[in-house]
Amino acid sequence: MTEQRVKKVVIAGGGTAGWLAAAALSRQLGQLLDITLVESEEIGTIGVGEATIPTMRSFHAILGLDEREFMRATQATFKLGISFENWARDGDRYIHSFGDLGKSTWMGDFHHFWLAAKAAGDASEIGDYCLELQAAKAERFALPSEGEINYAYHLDAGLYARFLRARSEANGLKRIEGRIASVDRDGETGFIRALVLDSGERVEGDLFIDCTGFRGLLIESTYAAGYEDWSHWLPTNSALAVQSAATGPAHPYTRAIAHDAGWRWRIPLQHRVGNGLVYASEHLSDDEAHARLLGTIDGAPLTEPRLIRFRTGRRRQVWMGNCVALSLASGFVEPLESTSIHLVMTGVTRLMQAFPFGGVAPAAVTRFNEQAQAELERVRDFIILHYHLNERPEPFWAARRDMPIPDTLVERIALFAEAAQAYQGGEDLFRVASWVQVMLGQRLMPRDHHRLGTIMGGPQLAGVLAKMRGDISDVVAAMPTHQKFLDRHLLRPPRAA
Ligand SMILES: Cc1cc2nc3c(=O)[nH]c(=O)nc-3n(C[C@H](O)[C@H](O)[C@H](O)COP(=O)(O)OP(=O)(O)OC[C@H]3O[C@@H](n4cnc5c(N)ncnc54)[C@H](O)[C@@H]3O)c2cc1C
Repeated sequence: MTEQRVKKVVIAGGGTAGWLAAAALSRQLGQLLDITLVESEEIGTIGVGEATIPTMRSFHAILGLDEREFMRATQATFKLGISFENWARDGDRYIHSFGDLGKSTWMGDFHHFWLAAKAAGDASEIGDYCLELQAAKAERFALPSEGEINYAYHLDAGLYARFLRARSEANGLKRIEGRIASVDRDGETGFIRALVLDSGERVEGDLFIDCTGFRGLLIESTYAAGYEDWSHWLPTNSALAVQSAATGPAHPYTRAIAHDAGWRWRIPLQHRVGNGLVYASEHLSDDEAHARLLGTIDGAPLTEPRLIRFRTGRRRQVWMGNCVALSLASGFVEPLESTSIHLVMTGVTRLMQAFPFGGVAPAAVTRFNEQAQAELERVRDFIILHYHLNERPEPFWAARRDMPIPDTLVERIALFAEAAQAYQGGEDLFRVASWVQVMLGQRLMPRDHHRLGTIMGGPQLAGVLAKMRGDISDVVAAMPTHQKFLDRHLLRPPRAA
């Protein structure tokens, strides 16, 4: 065994990415590493990023977090999926839930049974066979004592960073407040030796994790990794975010509502609502966006709307030399499916699994970069799907419908359109049920399907489907409302209805 050459880890940046990396590394590898985080309160964080996906629960298990403690500290609510409104057409609504659809078999997924029944005149919807979707629709939630419900959270990003910071510091992590002014690199290897702060202080390390946000202070300004631009597929480049007072019970889902030049989000927390308008500046001015955002929020605004510019794409390499970039520093795909925090978690997990104790090995770096690229490209395709399959009349949407899309997505859409085939590939985050819910929700009705449903025979199939629907509605009917459950779960006095 070679000596441990990488011992000092320096995390640059203390947004959600920096503190998640800090919390995970300090808990899992804190005994072997000496970890420091540098952040600048003066620069601040992006302050958005409040909707998540269920993988957060497994990551929290790695961090050893107690759910109630986490939810209380971050004003979190439960999330069962995303309600997509006005996407394929104005007036449409579908929920992309985190649940499975019906019961699948080795030969084919459940939706083939549903399509067979539909062809024979059944009027049920695919969502009738999904517990999470039905619970979301009914504004209900519970953690069943038997069986499972797949869920995520909405959380306050600022409080979450604070919560993770306390954990990391308790695990022995050292935090330094200060602005990174320059980066000192080894003339021979190009490796980073130290971050030099405004104060002149040098923060030396063996491995540096770039969590400095869009600016990518280490990976781009220092290593010039390069950026692959995806804005020809995803041309939204601006977001205005504002927090508003809660006006009623919290929904157990995020809302994503399309408008003529993008979409807007609504994320319900316990103490407030997060709102944002995402748009393509070529199709909507900042002033119009500002007026539109404020015109569509329900409660009184609690903050001034904040403008965030972004460019969709990926850093060509996320690990270069002794620098690994995470989150916004590594690339960005708009938050339509709440994937960014998840990608921080998978990046940190991969880093912990392949941690270069004996020194940075080129093969490990190549693999890390390939995995990060494949993962982000699959997420990108899923997001493009929502935009591409639309029947809206506005120029922004017509252009999305007519644009050439990545070959990988062309194949997916063709498979589903021709024979209702959907799949989850190796690097895919999204499961078959996700692809099916969104493709159907965006009005892509397959021309054909597998005949396994037909083998069963019409009356038997109808009976099985009716039983599934009945079982799900019975479970949902027995659930409390999301707000009631939340209040009880967090042991707070119930809110007035
Ligand atoms: C509009 C929008 C909506 C989003 N919504 C979601 C969502 O719903 N769900 C989701 O999962 N993700 C979402 N994201 C992504 C999410 O916000 C980010 O993944 C997450 O906040 C992590 O950001 P970060 O830590 O990489 O960067 P930041 O929050 O920008 O943090 C950067 C850190 O680096 C520090 N820093 C920078 N330069 C220096 C310097 N010179 N010296 C010292 N420190 C420095 C800053 O002080 C800060 O601490 C959204 C993103 C955008 C743009």
